[in-house]
Amino acid sequence: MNAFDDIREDGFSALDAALIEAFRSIWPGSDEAALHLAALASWATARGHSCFTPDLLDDWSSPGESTARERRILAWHAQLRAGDWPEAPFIGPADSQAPIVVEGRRAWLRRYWRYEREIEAALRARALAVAGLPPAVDVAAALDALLPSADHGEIDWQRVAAATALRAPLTVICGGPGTGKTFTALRVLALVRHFADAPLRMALAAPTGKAAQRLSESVQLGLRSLPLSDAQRADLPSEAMTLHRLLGFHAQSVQPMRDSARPLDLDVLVVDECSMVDLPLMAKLLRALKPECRLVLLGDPDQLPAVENGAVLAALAACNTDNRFADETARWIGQASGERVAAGDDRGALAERIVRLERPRRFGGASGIARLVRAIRTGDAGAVFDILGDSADIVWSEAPWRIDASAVRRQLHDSYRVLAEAETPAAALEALGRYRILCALREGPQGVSGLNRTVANALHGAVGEREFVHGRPILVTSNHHALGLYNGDVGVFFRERPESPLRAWFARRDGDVHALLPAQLPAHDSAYAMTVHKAQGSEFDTVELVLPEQPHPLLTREWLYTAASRARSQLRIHASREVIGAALARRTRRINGLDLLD
Ligand SMILES: Nc1ncnc2c1ncn2[C@@H]1O[C@H](COP(=O)(O)OP(=O)(O)OP(=O)(O)O)[C@@H](O)[C@H]1O
Repeated sequence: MNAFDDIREDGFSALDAALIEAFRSIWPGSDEAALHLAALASWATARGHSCFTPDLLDDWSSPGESTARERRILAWHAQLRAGDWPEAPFIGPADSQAPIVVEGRRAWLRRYWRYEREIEAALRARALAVAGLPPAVDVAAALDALLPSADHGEIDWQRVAAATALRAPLTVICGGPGTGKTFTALRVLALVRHFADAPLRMALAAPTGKAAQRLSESVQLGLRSLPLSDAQRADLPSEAMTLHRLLGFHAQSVQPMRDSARPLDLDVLVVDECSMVDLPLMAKLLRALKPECRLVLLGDPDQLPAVENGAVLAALAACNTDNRFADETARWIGQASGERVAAGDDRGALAERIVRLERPRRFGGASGIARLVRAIRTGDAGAVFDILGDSADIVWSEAPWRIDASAVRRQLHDSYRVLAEAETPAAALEALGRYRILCALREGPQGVSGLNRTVANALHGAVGEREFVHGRPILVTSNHHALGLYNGDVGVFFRERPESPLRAWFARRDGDVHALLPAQLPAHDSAYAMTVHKAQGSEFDTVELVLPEQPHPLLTREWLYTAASRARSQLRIHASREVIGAALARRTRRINGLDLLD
């Protein structure tokens, strides 16, 4: 066995092992406990954390303690838990050149330490910068026109958010599904334009193609309801793009064209679905903005964080969870919006930039889905089970979901037949938003691969999941910049006429559709069933939520919250009480080293 193998046998990935091998060859004879810590820093980042802390050892699945090496590992872990960091030339404080940075109880790969410091500094500079502030009385008049107070006797946080956005080139608008984040952002754009002397360069962006498409649709609908003239409306953006396109990432490059040397020529940028923006992308986005460009971040911090690394939105939202402000800010908000917000809480400049929207606007107050999503967010199991058992828009079945049951086959047929029976490819693409099976895992009987295979067979006979069949929905699983297709884009195979070739159709951001021959397609899977991670940023009229039959570490409160909030009109959930209870009790943990409070 060589040294590489022993690290792999300790439970590390090939990537962790490669890092350790590099350290061993640069610093021969290094302390094994120190190499183990370096491997842990790499292991933590692969799990979405930005750094390692000894608390994460609770998640370590120990290979055992039967061999001398395993017992040594357990002894190293005890040492780490006691705060005793091993020493080596590759471990050092921030101001050293060491590739592993240790500070307090945290250890980072230096790259992530750098991203975090860069993000902190950029966000803080934005929070502290003063934007040319119009008189409060003028803001009040403009707000009354754009966002008239509903006067429900409660604070209208949309008005607070819109007024707050005028104060500095950073605003974070957080809120659950349908709480009016996009609606508010559009008013922010109109408000900023109102106080500018000339048209502004404004852009809308989101981390995935699907989220950008939804943002475009929502903004286009919202623009119509804005009390503005056609000329004023024309000054506002109506098309969103992916952050990758905005920043100018090329096919294989991790560095975008836009950076601090070649910043984006923008006065205002709204970024939606920020919970899905990972640490490197957030750092690159902030780098590419001029200091004076107003950045408005929208998102739901209770959703699953980015698959990759970091949870910047959640860290920001944690700076102000209760919508309280420092005295001076609260006074200004009162003058500019008429809303009397709680004062006396000076938690630093960044906390002042964050507003949480509380009222669901999309669903009526009676919507079971909206109440369920709120109960999941607070982890209130009693309320969750009450709502699951007694809501017109939710069907809860404790029995496992079996595709071979004839009722399920019939219902699948009804739900997916519309794709094949649509009159045009555009209509088929539109129908994709009506129904989707969502699940947690890739493998296993309730996993996405198996479900896709059995649904394809149930619908199309034994043609196999990979066959090109008319009406089959597909999910792109890799980025293809030249074709404008991105990981997560969903399309459908469609033959316009019996004699036409079968092509894969996708919706373009401009509302048009485009078609590719099957041979042109980048890597893709069926999309009858998708994981909740892949469905983030999308919504469906009906969601068939299929959970595994046993509790699983991936099933967390945040997962369940994200899953349930994908449903617009009906949620059908197939899971035992035990599996739901276990998911509510488990949290998605993301350790970060962001220090955002003053
Ligand atoms: N103040 C308001 N008055 C009337 N309608 C509103 C208001 N705020 C939001 N809405 C409506 O509520 C719906 C949801 O709003 P919006 O899409 O802005 O929410 P969101 O938080 O961005 O949603 P998502 O979580 O899906 O991104 C939209 O139809 C919007 O027009």
